[in-house]
Amino acid sequence: MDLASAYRSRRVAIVGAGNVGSTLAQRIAEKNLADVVLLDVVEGRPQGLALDLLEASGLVGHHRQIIGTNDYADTADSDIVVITAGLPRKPGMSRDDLLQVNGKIVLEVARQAIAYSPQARFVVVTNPLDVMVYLVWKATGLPSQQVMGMAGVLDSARFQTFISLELKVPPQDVSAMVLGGHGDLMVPLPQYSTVCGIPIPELLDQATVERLCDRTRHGGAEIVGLLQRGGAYSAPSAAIYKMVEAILLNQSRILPASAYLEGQYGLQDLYLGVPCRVGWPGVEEILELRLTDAEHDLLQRSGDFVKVRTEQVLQQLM
Ligand SMILES: NC(=O)C1=CN([C@@H]2O[C@H](COP(=O)(O)OP(=O)(O)OC[C@H]3O[C@@H](n4cnc5c(N)ncnc54)[C@H](O)[C@@H]3O)[C@@H](O)[C@H]2O)C=CC1
Ligand SMILES: O=C([O-])CC(=O)C(=O)O
Repeated sequence: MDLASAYRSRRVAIVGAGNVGSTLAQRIAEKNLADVVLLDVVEGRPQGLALDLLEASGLVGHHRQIIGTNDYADTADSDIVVITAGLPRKPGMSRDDLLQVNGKIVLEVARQAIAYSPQARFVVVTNPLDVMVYLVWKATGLPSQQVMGMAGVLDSARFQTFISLELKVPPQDVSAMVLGGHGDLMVPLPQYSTVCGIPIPELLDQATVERLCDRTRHGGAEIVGLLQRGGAYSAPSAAIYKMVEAILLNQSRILPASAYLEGQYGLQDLYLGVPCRVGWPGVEEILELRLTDAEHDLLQRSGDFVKVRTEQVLQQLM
């Protein structure tokens, strides 16, 4: 690495300047984490959002460059590319209903973005998440550790919130863990979810634990149903921020991420939510937790579901 690139500001490209992408841009700039390039197909939208964010910089006290663009050349040499481009679901739809339409979008986005940032780490957000991450990995040709998906951090944050509300304890005292695909078959893990180190099955009866797990599994749909137009973006952008920060600051944090499995948990050749060590290389390590037979079976079911859809879409789109 030459001196100029060693000292240049870190840059995050966010492709898709919608609700999630623009809220993420604001979080990154306001926390002074990195410069941001916001790209969208809609002309004027990323430029307008970037200018608006820039005009707040003196008020909130950051000094980050924020560029809004429709041209991938402006994303050149990004350290991280976050893909939030694509359609959100409508009430009554499942995330998988977006498979075809969003599959085409993320393939196009990944091919264009990698051409300008061949060393980048990719964090995929577009739904249906785990299948979209696989497509981005294929389209970029990057080592699998540099391509990951964000969902587990969000699902775990929802579980954390519901536990904190139920037990009337501050959320920061709660640590929660959710694995599996980002869909109705996700696998909340009560025995690995704790309040100050105490596993929640010690504090709540089984029916209550199951109710909180169920609310977590349908956490995205709950918000889609309430908003009626589009989905959640505040918690999702906070969750993406956490992953982007872990990479840029090389934090080696243990986070649930959609990562490429090569035999871990008995699963092969798919992206699925598992606990990972996340740092500058991307996914540095996948941790294999000891699961009960029931949890193991649920993870297999979730993995099988994602794998079938991944194979379908690969045949259709690649
Ligand atoms: N993984 C997760 O946990 C979460 C995933 N999502 C997903 O993220 C995606 C974005 O959600 P929102 O921001 O709420 O949607 P949105 O509709 O507000 O924004 C999407 C943006 O993508 C842009 N876009 C569409 N095609 C594009 C292309 N080819 N190139 C560049 N930009 C393009 C649109 O113009 C729009 O501005 C959805 O698929 C949603 O389901 C949302 C929340 C959480
Ligand atoms: O539910 C959706 O469509 C958006 C999403 O993935 C979430 O909020 O978990």
